[in-house]
Amino acid sequence: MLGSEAYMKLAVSMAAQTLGQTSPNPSVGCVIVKDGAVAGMGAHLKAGTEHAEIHALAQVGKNADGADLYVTLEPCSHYGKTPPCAEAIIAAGISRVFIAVLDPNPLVSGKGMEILQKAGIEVNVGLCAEEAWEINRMFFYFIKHKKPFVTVKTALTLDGKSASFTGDSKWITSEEARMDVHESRHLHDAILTGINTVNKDNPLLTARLPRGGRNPIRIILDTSLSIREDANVLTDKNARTIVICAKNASIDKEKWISSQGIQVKRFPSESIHLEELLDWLGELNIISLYVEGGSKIHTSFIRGGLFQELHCYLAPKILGGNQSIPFIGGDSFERMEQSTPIEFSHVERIGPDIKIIAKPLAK
Ligand SMILES: Nc1c(/N=C/[C@H](O)[C@H](O)[C@H](O)COP(=O)(O)O)[nH]c(=O)[nH]c1=O
Ligand SMILES: Nc1c(N[C@@H]2O[C@H](COP(=O)(O)O)[C@@H](O)[C@H]2O)[nH]c(=O)[nH]c1=O
Ligand SMILES: [Zn+2]
Repeated sequence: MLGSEAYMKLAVSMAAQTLGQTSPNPSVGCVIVKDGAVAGMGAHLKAGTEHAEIHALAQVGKNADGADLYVTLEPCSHYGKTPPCAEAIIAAGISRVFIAVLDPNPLVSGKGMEILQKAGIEVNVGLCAEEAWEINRMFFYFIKHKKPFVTVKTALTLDGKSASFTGDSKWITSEEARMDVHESRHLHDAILTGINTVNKDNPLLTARLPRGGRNPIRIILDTSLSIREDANVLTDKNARTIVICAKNASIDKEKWISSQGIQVKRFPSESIHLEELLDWLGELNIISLYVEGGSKIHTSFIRGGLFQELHCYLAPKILGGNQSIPFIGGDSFERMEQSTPIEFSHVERIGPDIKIIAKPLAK
């Protein structure tokens, strides 16, 4: 007999595996247990399709009476694209429901639990809450702030350089570490880079995983529309691409880019204000943004405190050189206390490299 925790861990593993493909919905896993045996299990697979609970209940059918249901997110109680899961759980005769985390979506938050309790169902909240929260942390952030969860990603030599003074950066990190980056690209709705990186590296910014992968929307910051007309991101049609420019960018260049089927978003200010950009991306229902730099972009996001996670890949190389490109540029501070405080939340080896995940700390 697997204990309750083990059943929730099974549900969590299904949510973890479907992360990315359910966006802009959260990823959810559900397991139904009857007489000590798993009688149904399911995950939400794609926004607009059946929720995890509905898939699991469909497998149990008439046999759900008196069964226990484990779900990683509070069952929904609203009529979205699918009928409310809370009602379906009651109708099926489930007797106990274990919920990992409540849904912060104002449409649902606490209501699903209340409906279940009112129907006499015993509800337990908090089993595997940490893991369940971590899985949908980007969705929860978006629901609360209505703008994308920002992950800044950088690849550096041990002494913090992201390129040589000529701009050469191929390669700093290993094949395995770069594959991990593609996994992150798959998990984010959009990827952002600056015109310097586009003109220097001509990147594809696609998620090229052995199993395929979801190509994020490409957001190119190009204040004056100096992008080359033959840039991969304009010509390869591999992903939706949006070029962001500012007030004084050439109208003709904007017209030409638009004629290539690429969206151009012009901000009325002299420069692109990142807070406004993030709000605008939130209006497009983009729940997560992967910021791949380069140095100027990284400086704006980090110094602006506009990030929720930092992924730093450190390579066993030392470049040195005062003219080499650092991770962060910008003004030089007099005192160490003016530095940006972060906390290391995860460190792991990836091949010869080290991956550090850090989160911002309030100053
Ligand atoms: N130079 C390195 C990186 N360089 C990251 C730059 O954004 C570079 O333009 C893109 O990785 C190229 O994108 P694409 O592969 O064409 O989609 N990133 C890394 O993780 N390690 C490195 O060594
Ligand atoms: N994916 C998921 C839930 N997602 C919740 O429902 C909202 C989406 O509703 P809809 O547009 O109808 O798909 C989403 O914002 C989130 O609050 N709820 C659940 O009970 N189980 C699921 O598997
Ligand atoms: Zn639901």
